[in-house]
Amino acid sequence: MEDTTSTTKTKGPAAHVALLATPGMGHLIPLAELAKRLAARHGATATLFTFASTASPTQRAFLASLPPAVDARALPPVDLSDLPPGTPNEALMSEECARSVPALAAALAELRGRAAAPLVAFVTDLFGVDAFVAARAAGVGRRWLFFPGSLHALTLFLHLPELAASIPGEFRDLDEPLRLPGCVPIPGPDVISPLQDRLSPAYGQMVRLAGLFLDADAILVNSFEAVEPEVAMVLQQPKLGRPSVHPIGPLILPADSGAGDTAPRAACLEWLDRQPAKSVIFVSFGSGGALPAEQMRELALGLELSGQRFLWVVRSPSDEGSLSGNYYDAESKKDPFPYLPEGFVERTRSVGLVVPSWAPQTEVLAHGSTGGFLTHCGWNSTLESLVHGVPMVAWPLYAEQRLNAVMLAQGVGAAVRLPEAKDKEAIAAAVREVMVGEGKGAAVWAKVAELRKAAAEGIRGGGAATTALDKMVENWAGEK
Ligand SMILES: O=c1ccn([C@@H]2O[C@H](COP(=O)(O)OP(=O)(O)O[C@H]3O[C@H](CO)[C@@H](O)[C@H](O)[C@H]3O)[C@@H](O)[C@H]2O)c(=O)[nH]1
Repeated sequence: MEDTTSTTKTKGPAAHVALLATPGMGHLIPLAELAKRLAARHGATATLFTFASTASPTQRAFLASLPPAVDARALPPVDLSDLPPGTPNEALMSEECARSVPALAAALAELRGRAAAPLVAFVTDLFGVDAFVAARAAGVGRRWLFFPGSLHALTLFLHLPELAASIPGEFRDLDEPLRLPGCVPIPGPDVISPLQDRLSPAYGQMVRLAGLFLDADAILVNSFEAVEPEVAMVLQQPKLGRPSVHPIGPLILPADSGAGDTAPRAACLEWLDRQPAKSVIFVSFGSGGALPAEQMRELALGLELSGQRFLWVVRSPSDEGSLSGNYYDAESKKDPFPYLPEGFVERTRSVGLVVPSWAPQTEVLAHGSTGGFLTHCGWNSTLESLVHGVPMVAWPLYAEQRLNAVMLAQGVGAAVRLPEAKDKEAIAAAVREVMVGEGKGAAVWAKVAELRKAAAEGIRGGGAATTALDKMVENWAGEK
């Protein structure tokens, strides 16, 4: 997609922006893209703070690929050893951020004194909102929340304090779907996973973080109007007592960035080069998703049964020592190949490629041979699919992915959602719908083509997303 936003727009004194990315590539990639856009279009320089505790080789390669205007700095490690084993990912992330506030406040104060340009804004994602205190202490004038998910998910967070107080039991036991302003009705079991158990430390943390959203001066959201039009309209209306909301997406890693290069990169793209146009379904579950062994087996057999070509990023099973979606246990991942059904790789060699752990996803989705994406519906994966016009099969795992699947399948119609019982027949049928156009497939193709166009229009110079960000930074120039 042509990116016309990289032309520098702002003239005059430059500005410096500090950003804090919480663990996980799903948080780091879009925040880094925001920093890159502020540099390319608005002449800003940026310091991108990260946490060293969860830095993987992929993250290090990604950070090394950033342009000189974006300086990546790891915060000093904090001790989390007092947290009990099994503490959920969300609780670990927010706790790590809260404990890093003093170090961040000192780093921001130093930046204010040292940076060649005035430090005009501090930006963090949803797990980093404790850090607004640090930005305030350092006298940074603007504190922005960058919400890396959908407007639907944001709406849920904005209503969370009142929902937590008014719903007596668990979300999953609700008789009726949740009806939030502008949103597709959300069945209780599809409300985000850390909120499904009131006794979990993640639940309390999420409710607490949602309250802290109100400390932001503004909320920038990585979404765009065409994909969730009603809720975009609701949230863009000013509302007393909550920060203004600005859809500035889709912000995705460009396919030609070269970031996140790993050994299988060239091999899987070269393999794609040899496949017919739109013939391959890409199968991947985000930066940390993994399936239980039984589901991994059904997926293999389902892909085989579908008769379609596939490229599968496979990870060792989530019930074999590695916790799906947990960024703090990356070292425990094992070789995934022994968990595939016997003879699977050999039988499918002429139509499929299985790569362990990681693939250059945006390049795969941009490739002409890719015709579908079986995804966990992480929001970055969703946006990357839409930007490249790739229809989706939705297999949500955790976090807000079930909510995204509801919105994509029942709402906008850009995906076919797998049923709860994911046996090989159901998987094969959904893959065929999206790849061959059976069932709802053709309607999904048409919707995705429409959204691709809308996404491209939004990020053009003068497009809605570009204009929204331009407005946010228009009075930077000349600030001290
Ligand atoms: O083999 C891989 C796997 C992932 N990626 C990239 O990693 C990112 C993954 O992001 P996403 O699809 O959002 O998934 P998660 O990593 O699971 O992201 C977390 O953060 C997202 C944003 O808040 C949420 O929507 C998700 O539910 C949450 O799990 C994307 O840019 C992918 O292109 C690759 O490049 N190669």
